[in-house]
Amino acid sequence: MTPPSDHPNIPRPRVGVLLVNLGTPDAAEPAAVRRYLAEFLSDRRVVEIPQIVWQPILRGVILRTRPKKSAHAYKQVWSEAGSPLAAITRAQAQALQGAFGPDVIVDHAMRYGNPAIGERLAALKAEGCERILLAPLYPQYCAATTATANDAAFLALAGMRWQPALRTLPPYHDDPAYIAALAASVQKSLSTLEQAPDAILASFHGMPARTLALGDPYHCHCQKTARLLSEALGRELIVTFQSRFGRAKWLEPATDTVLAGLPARGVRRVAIVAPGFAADCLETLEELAIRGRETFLAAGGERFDYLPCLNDGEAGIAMLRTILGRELEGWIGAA
Ligand SMILES: C=CC1=C(C)c2cc3[nH]c(cc4nc(cc5[nH]c(cc1n2)c(C)c5CCC(=O)O)C(CCC(=O)O)=C4C)c(C)c3C=C
Ligand SMILES: [Fe+2]
Ligand SMILES: [Fe+2]
Repeated sequence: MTPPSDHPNIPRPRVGVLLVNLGTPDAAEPAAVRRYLAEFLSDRRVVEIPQIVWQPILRGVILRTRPKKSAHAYKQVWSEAGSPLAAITRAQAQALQGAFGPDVIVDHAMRYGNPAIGERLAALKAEGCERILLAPLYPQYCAATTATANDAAFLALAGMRWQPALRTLPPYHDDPAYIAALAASVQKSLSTLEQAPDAILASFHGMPARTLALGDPYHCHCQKTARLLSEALGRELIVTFQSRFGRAKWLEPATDTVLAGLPARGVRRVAIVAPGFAADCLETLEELAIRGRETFLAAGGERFDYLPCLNDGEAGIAMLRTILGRELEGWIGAA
């Protein structure tokens, strides 16, 4: 008997890919930033303090002060296309659509804010995607990023009568295609500099230190990425953790502390790369490229270069095509 999907009148089920990143405010204004932070910082995967203790601090202190400060930071990196994270993730989805061709529908979503994961999963299903690869674009697994993106997707599926089949992208922190793309991108950026840097920092987003003891592999994944990238580049990298939040102890060493201390150790020229970010965003363009530069120069450094993320560049898109294509095995022909 002919399978139903081969019947000329029944359209063939399609395959969807949903790229997911963290999310960003809709505007660089305090009200929009407040909405975004309220959703983000209420996620129990992100702030692991009992809600009865945390919500009064969040509502009573943080959401009264931080939105204004953060909106000012966002304004410095905002472009006509909007937030860099939103614009680049959109461009990545478009470029990947071109790389995959018509066999696959590529879309994108954000864990917080817009476009929401549930909304885009429903849209893919409505377009006939009965099989969807959910791809949280975090190379290093962390419960606060990868797991919460997966949670949101499965929660959306919980409300569907006819669910699509869902695969999730595993972490790719040590994938040879990822390391090769990073190395190529770093080499390319370094080749444009007049002089080689004395030191290169690999700055990853920080996490509370206790998550390491609780069994989150994030710290180990960051260290492995840095070791493999260092081997591929044939030079040493200084691993640091950025974006400290709150009073608890976070993973160390802190990027800003290291940048401030390097000139005294004889490092006059520094380059910094952020291998854990699939796309440039507030944390790289403002915290590293603007404030990190100020910190290093104020401490006596002479030259600071920020090396961009893989973004929608050729190396990054080819890498995503390879690792996502592998996960689609059996769903599309000749992945
Ligand atoms: C408890 C607080 C936070 C944890 C834990 C955390 C983990 C974490 N975040 C990223 C990636 C990104 N974070 C971004 C922004 C951002 N992060 C926090 C706090 C925590 N992050 C805040 C409050 C903000 C918002 C900006 C601010 O007010 O400072 C972003 C950029 C978003 C953008 O709009 O550009 C990314 C990306 C990772 C990978 C991670 C854990 C590994
Ligand atoms: Fe963050
Ligand atoms: Fe930050």
